[in-house]
Amino acid sequence: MSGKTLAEKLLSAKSGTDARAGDYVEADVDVAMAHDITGPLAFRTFDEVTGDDGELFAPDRTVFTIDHHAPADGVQAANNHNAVREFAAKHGAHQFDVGDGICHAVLVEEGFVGPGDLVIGADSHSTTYGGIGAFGTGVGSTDLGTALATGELWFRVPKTLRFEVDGDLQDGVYAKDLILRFIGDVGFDGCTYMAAEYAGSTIESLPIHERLVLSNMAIEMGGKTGLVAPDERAESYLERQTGNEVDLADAFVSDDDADYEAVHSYDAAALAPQVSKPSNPENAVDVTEVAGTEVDQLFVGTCTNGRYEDIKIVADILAGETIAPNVRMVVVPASKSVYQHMLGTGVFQTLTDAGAVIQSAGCGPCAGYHQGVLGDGDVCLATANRNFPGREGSMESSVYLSSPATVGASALYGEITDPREVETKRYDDTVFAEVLP
Ligand SMILES: CC(C)[C@H](C(=O)O)[C@@H](O)C(=O)O
Ligand code: SF4
Repeated sequence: MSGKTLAEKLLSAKSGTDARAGDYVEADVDVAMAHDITGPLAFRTFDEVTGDDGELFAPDRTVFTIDHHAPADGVQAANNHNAVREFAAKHGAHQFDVGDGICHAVLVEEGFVGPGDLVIGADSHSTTYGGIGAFGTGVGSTDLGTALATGELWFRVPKTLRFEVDGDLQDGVYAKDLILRFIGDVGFDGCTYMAAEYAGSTIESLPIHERLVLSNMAIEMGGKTGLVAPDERAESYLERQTGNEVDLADAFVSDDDADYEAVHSYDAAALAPQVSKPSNPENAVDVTEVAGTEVDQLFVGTCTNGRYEDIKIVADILAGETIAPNVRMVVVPASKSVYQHMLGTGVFQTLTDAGAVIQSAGCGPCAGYHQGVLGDGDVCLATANRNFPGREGSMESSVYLSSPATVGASALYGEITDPREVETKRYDDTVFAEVLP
């Protein structure tokens, strides 16, 4: 019998079985998450399942965030926020409030998720946690509501698509460009109900914040999860975030003879910066193909690329410059600690001097709710993960997706610009840790 993929190993460990692709297993959940949109529905299911005296399977490993419509942009949102606060307080769960940040940023930064964990979130980008070696996956509110009570969930063990990348990325090329290319190559449904496994020397050399980008967008090709084998980087990242010693089980490496659905190989050095054209992330092209396209808005943020390192890359490009007169730039830090780091390191000042508007931490205009919604005919270049019709506002608007570096370079000229034309930097994980108070 062949060896196991990372996904098979993770689900074997969580189900106590010899899990193979196609098997159905009942697995133990380590961490469960819901936010201000999906939480209230999940709470209803939980109450139905458990009755009035229901208890969470593990209050200390249950996290609720208020991030999508935060601060409240209407009465309904405000009422949802109150429902989250009340349920969390009643059941003793962790709760993050307005301005604390996006669920996927908070769970990683606060050290809630770690290698080998099974993490379910009532949000499609819960695949993000694969960047740190956890089996992270999105579930519906009803499934989440039930799992909140039982701590268990049924899974069909996914097959695996492997993406192998070797060599050095060019200056100005980042994990975002890799994942846009992967999605472009396999298509928006090319990884449906499969695990994406990212491997090779290029991936191994990526800091955690870059790995999280790959995992975050696995869902944009249909992926059930998106995994990077946890290593010393994941270990030291977690030790920094939690203050606890972390000892990684080497069981979370895929076997050489594991059975993959397909293996896609890439030469990192050959990859140009990528841009996904409207209105699907799979429309990825080399930036040179769309360079010169005029934009109205630039958006830096989201659970994909709203981390400190992402925003700093943009600030480095804009330092001492001003954004082009025809554009507006909206920056939304992924978490409160990113926001505070931006204040503490001068990134905030640099960006506002350049003409950017900086909002409180959260999802911002990513899903078209508030804080920078697009109007008819508006064209936006965003560091986000989705560009479906109407995603950031009007059905008549359009969204292009790229890395923070491409957004930063484009801000200078008011049109999509190849980041290789400007000086770009690259950061490792410690840049965030170093400036901690
Ligand atoms: C609101 C929520 C259910 C949704 C998701 O699950 O993805 C949102 O986060 C998004 O990105 O569109
Ligand atoms: S930042 Fe965007 S993609 Fe991420 S959770 Fe929020 S709305 Fe969804």
